[in-house]
Amino acid sequence: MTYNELFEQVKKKKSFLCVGLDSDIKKLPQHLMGAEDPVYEFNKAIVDATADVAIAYKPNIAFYESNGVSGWITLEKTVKYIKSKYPEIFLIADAKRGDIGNTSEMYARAFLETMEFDSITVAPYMGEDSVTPFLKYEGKWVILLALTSNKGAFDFQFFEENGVKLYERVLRKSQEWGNDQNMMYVVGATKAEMLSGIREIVPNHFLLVPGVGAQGGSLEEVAKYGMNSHCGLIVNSSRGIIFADKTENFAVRAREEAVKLQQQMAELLAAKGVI
Ligand SMILES: O=c1ccn([C@@H]2O[C@H](COP(=O)(O)O)[C@@H](O)[C@H]2O)c(=O)[nH]1
Repeated sequence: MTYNELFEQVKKKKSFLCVGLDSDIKKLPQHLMGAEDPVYEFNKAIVDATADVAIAYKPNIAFYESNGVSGWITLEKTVKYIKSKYPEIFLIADAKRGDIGNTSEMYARAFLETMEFDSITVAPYMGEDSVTPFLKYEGKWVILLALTSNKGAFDFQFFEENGVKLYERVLRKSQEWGNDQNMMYVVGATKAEMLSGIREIVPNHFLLVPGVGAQGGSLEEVAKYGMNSHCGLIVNSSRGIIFADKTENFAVRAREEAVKLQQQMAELLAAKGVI
């Protein structure tokens, strides 16, 4: 998917919402547990209930691989379902991979070729040769971890040398490997105030912003500091949407939460003159 196709979707749906499919089998509504593949049934219902207000879905791979072989099958079926029924949707494999070059090549093949994800989250710690194999796929995206939403982000990411913080170094150095047409960055919504500084380094890139909803990040703050003229944001909420309700009404409640966010997003896009 191209930058422009993504932006067209933002404008059409007046949304920059990503729904996180962190479909923990232990948290599914009880009535689904008799199904042959409960997580798949859950995902389909969530996707069908939210696809008109979401521009992206982000299955976090941990919630699938934790179920073993059957989890990988569920993941593959979910990807195929979304790709066939909603081809305009941007699909993110939240896998946080990255290894020596030939191993990264296999991760890239797994998620960007064998499974048809549009993008994959990658950890930058091992440097250039661990990231560039993911950039060899035309039309696919690397989403590099820059400033994460968790408390532990303060352990390393703010480490400063010559006035440059480590996450800023990641943003600067990685632009030697990719560009705003094939690379995005993860920036946590819980650190929204850092977004204006980040925009000075990467004015045009899309940013994947997790941390609204269950982690308490503010959508307004994210838009205030991080939105650019092409929106430039994909804001994720997982638990706040998919586990809003654990009864037979779960998909309706998930839709309500997604629509609530989309309506706020439409207002923010309009206020910034993006739409
Ligand atoms: O910095 C990061 C990077 C990734 N994540 C992931 O996003 C979702 C957030 O889920 P919520 O339920 O909306 O909190 C989850 O998959 C994380 O692994 C992140 O939160 N922060």
